Amino acid sequence: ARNSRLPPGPPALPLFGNLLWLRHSAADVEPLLLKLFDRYGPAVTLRMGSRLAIFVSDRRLAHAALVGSGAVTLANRPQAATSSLLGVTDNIITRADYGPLWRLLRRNLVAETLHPSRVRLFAPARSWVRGVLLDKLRAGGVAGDDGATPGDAMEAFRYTMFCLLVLMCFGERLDEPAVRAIEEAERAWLLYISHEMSVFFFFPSITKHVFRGRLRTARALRRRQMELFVPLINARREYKQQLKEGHAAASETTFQHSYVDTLLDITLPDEKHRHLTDDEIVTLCSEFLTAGTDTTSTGLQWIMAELVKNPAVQERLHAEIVATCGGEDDAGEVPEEAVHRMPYLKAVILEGLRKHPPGHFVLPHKAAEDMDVGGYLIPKGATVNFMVAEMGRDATEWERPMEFVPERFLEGGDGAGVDMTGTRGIRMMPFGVGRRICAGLSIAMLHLEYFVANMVREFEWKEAPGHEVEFEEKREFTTVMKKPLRPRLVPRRT
Ligand code: HEM
Repeated sequence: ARNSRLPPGPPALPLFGNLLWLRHSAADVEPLLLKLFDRYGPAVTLRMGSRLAIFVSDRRLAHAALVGSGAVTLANRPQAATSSLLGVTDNIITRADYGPLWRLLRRNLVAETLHPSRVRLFAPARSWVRGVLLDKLRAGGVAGDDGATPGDAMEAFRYTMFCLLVLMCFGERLDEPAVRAIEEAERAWLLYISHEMSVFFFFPSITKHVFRGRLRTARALRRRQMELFVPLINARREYKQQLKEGHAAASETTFQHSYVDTLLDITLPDEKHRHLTDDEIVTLCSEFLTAGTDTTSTGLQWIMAELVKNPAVQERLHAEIVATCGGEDDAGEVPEEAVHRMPYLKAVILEGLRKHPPGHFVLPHKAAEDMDVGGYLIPKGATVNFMVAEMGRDATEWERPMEFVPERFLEGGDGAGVDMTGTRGIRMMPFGVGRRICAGLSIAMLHLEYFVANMVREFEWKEAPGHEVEFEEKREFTTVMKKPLRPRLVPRRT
């Protein structure tokens, strides 16, 4: 890295650096970053005191950094304020540095819970959630005609994806109030750490004293999470014990497998070979719920909005569904085995993720050593992030990038054969690429395909008068529709 130079960027103010960092997260400064790329080129450095945050918009540089020879060097994560200030463990997949602990936790999730053989065990759960989802949509959307405001589809997506992930996590089908309680506790905690704690990220030593009140609130939110999760974890401990003794039975509501089960079995690769603490298990459960719910529901929202706006695409998709699953059978469900036989469905999902990646950035990476990326120096300790949305919308790479054209992913199209893992090159990276690529990629794709197919089979999705679809974006934890999708849903089957 000796001859390389730091990516350019605006000058830093001494001590305070670029002040805007104080109040904003990466995605809030997305418009500013886009201007900086115009001015400084494909990699930009922002300074915050002595900290460096580097942003990369070029897909070749991203490939060199995340997949090329330096990939391991950039596979660390910056430390979160929650660990230094609240003592909440960093022993979770998203936050652990690249090393044996991260490998163990990640392999546990991927091989023990998200492996296709395990994923199949949850088919009845998905089928149940499909029913919940369609009921919620029916309650909000079918009206339409009588002038009533149609329901917010995102609400239904969020709640039902939460139901599903809670079930996979704790092995228990909970009722609506219980799921809502967990959902609210998670949201409050997330909101808190993303907004209120951002100030701590920059000045931990001073702020610890100044903002004692904030820390109190954070601790209360954390306690609430523990109160809700620990009994569920204990119930699972008991269930496992009963299984061992041979007198446990799975039921409609208690599933034979759960993510918590796998966590209870783990022994850590440190010298003590200890089990995970409750604190660690709660944080890992929270990560599981967070990683898989907002991301997937945001994906569903954008895809269904595009189907409302592009009726010809929706009709082609519906025709594929009917051709694959036959006409109107009794159950009316698009079974999940069928989604693997629907190339157009897959193309619709890919096009949605290209044009509207739920996260416009990946999670921040941190350089373990000085490294050279395409002539740029990335110094040890710098955080690095990537302009995911820009890459999918790059007009030099995609034909008419702002149009929704799933056909591009079929044979002969400019996206045919796209490899989302980016191994040979990056065209789009909605799940990130390289060592830290989303651990849930395949189940996320299954969820998107299965629920989109079922929603299109059940209803014709149309624009409701006065609630036209607009593609303006709003940043929450993910990038959602500024004006939520409120469709008019016309039942396809009588
Ligand atoms: C459409 C849905 C989803 C999208 C768009 C998405 C996207 C992402 C992205 C962009 C990252 C960060 C990659 C990086 O830092 O370079 C990530 C990481 C991760 N995702 Fe997903 N994700 C989705 C669904 C899920 C689901 C369903 C799960 C699990 C149930 C999951 C689990 C994870 C985990 C554990 C990580 C951390 C990986 C690591 O740090 O090693 N995700 N995801």
